[in-house]
Amino acid sequence: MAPKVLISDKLSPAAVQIFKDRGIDADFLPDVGKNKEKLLEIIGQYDGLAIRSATKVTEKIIAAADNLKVIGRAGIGVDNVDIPKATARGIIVMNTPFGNAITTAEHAISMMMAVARQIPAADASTQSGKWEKSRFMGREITDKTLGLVGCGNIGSIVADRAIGLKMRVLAYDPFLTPERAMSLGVEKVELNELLERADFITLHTPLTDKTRNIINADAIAKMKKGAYLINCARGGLADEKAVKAALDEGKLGGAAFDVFVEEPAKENILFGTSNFVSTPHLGASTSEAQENVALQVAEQMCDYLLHGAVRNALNMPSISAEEAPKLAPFVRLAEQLGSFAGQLTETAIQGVKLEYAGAVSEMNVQALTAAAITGLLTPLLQTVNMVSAPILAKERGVKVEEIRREKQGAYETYIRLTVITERQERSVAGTVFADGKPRIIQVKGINMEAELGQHMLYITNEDKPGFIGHLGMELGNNGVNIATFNLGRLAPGDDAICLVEVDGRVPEDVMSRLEAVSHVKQVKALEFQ
Ligand SMILES: NC(=O)C1=CN([C@@H]2O[C@H](COP(=O)(O)OP(=O)(O)OC[C@H]3O[C@@H](n4cnc5c(N)ncnc54)[C@H](O)[C@@H]3O)[C@@H](O)[C@H]2O)C=CC1
Ligand SMILES: O=C(O)CCC(=O)C(=O)O
Repeated sequence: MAPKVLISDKLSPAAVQIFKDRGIDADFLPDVGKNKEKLLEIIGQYDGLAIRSATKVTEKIIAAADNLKVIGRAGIGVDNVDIPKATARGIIVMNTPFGNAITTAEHAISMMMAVARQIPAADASTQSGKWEKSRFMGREITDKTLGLVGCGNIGSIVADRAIGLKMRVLAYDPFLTPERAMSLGVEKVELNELLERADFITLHTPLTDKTRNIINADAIAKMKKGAYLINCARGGLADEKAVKAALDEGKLGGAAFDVFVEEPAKENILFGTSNFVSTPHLGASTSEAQENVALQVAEQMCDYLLHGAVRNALNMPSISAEEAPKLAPFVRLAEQLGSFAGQLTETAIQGVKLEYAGAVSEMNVQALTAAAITGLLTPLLQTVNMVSAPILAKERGVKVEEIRREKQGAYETYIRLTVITERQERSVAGTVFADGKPRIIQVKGINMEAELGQHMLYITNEDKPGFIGHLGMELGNNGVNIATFNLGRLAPGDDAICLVEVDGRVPEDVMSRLEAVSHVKQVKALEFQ
């Protein structure tokens, strides 16, 4: 059945066409995002949810989203999505980090110009029949200093445009390298220096615990008298009350906000303040940007739902469309190794070591590790997938170690997974053959070559004559058909392992009889999907 996607915000219709062209059923219900009850009622039907900012993907919505695999944000900010809850349910959250960056940077520059020349107030006055030439004295921006708080995608485009307008640009961004600052032509400074030197300050960070109220009364006190503040990033970066007070007393020459603490901002303490300019979160609202983000999000969601390719996810390593088919058999192998070890582990797991040898070490091992942990935790937890597995392992204190090495031994490439518990370390290794099927090649240091079927018996035994005959007879006498039979041993007469694929689940009473077969040390039934 084709995957189903709900578009619950006003996305460009181009997105609907892409879903349709790629064989995905897309319901375009742009008002549902604002209707929490309706969204809650229908979300369970969908594999994908495409949104802008109106839809709030809360814990409650996620709990009701029984089939949801991906949330695609046509835009940058994902503060309307509960990412930890989505991750815990194995739902990928992706955005389109570049599609609306130019448009938003242009909006910030427009807002700077608008506030510097009081254009909105001058426009209202002129159109009301007044001709107040002396009331609207503006400021020139040439040779003025612009301070960027945040110099990522949007901040750096703003810097480029501002330099083109002959401004000097300072940037405060702890993650900006000196080399990048130099190549952008901006001067990297600390926040206090930026506040003291800038004539115009523009905010371009996400809203985090560190950036909330980054522009508060203390910060404003450090600014030049008559400085201007622009916020086209997120409401809450500036303390609205402090900005209002600073505008009223003339400490700030003007402020221009596209974003507010409460949105939609039908009322706000700043409204009506002299030289305050506002727009209703229009930063990304150009036809070009909306077309870009809608196309990008639809393509990304289709790639994931149809081929498992992951781009621009915030809670999962990327897997390109080209590598997805090559990676797929190794994802399967990693998951099988994890599942094998997970089903044999009966005490708390302290750590997992993953060794990637040969060609597989050049692949996207982060994704393979996520698959291995998925397999490992599946026998222990109800729902776990490649998105939620790493976080679930971390929450449970399972230390994950990845080692990449050159080819060693007989196999061109292999993955070895070692589970560390309080009592022991158990390792299992596997490879992918030319037929694309995973094989187990070593268990606890014992070599073998076994394909894993749906129903398997894992038997440890003494390598003694008669064992195979007795085991086969016991299975046959109890109506259990053997599909494949694989043996391995450390040395003649030493410890041995037997992996048997059987055509169905082995009943409990038969398991007890198998345990009683001579030379059998342990029998365990393993299930694989
Ligand atoms: N008004 C609108 O319609 C739109 C608003 N936005 C918002 O614009 C903001 C920036 O977006 P992008 O540039 O794409 O993000 P980005 O992730 O590319 O850049 C953010 C920058 O902020 C920096 N940063 C993080 N913490 C910081 C801190 N404590 N102090 C200073 N810098 C810090 C980061 O190092 C990074 O360079 C986001 O909040 C985004 O949601 C984005 C698009 C449209
Ligand atoms: O979709 C929108 O209009 C808002 C864009 C935005 O804020 C973002 O991309 O972070």
